[in-house]
Amino acid sequence: MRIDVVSIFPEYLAPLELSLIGKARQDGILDLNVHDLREFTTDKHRSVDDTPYGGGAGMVMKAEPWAQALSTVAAARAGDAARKPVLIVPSPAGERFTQALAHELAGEEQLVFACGRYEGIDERVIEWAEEHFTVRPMSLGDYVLNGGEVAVLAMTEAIVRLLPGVVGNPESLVEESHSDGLLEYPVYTKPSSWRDREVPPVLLSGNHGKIAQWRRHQQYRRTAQRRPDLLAEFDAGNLPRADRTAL
Ligand SMILES: N#Cc1c(-c2ccc3ccn(Cc4ccncc4)c3c2)n[nH]c1N
Repeated sequence: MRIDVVSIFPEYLAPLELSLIGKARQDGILDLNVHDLREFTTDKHRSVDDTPYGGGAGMVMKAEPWAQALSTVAAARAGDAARKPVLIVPSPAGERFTQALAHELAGEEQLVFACGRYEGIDERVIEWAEEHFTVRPMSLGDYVLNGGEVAVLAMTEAIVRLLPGVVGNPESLVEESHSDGLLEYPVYTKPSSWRDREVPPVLLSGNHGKIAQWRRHQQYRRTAQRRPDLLAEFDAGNLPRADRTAL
């Protein structure tokens, strides 16, 4: 997978050189390229923003530097030239980024992230970009950040960890939160007794059927307590009757 990120703060993306994402880059699984938007300005002040038409507080990111930057990235296309790369524009007004979207995007050959700042990017950039990209305004969540970089860090990690060869044991991707519509079950490790708190005995029983049943019940119980909204989508018919009545 090739990922290109355009930002006025390229150093914000430095954490993508670390840990599993950094190793994916070293292993050739991920080709990550970070571009400084100011490299695509032409004035001596390297201007990337200006005052908003119609008035209002703050500044808006100018269109031309973005068009120059995104045209450069589009020219460095990875994979099938017939398939437009996906341009993800982090925005508080975007579609909600979810685990399902992470899986969908992990199937793409190239992703481009446009990290806005200030009050956002001139809307004409989004319209223009449709010629070269499949444009996806996307939100990390229902709260306000100062720019797109934090969202890109989170989205990149969520997507890249799903690529084959990135996490050591692909099995670990199967039972984590949101992978099956429920939150994950609680986990424990040695010692079995810690500050007078014991590991649930079923986990020490060696009875894999009982352990699986207990874990499923814990997933459902946690989801009902912490994220009832997810249960609205989850097919309760997947849960054995015994677990439902025991909630
Ligand atoms: N993804 C995501 C986001 C953002 C976000 C993303 C990109 C930009 C660029 C500029 N800003 C600042 C701003 C702009 C307009 N309204 C309010 C704040 C951003 C915020 N905020 N909250 C999220 N979940």
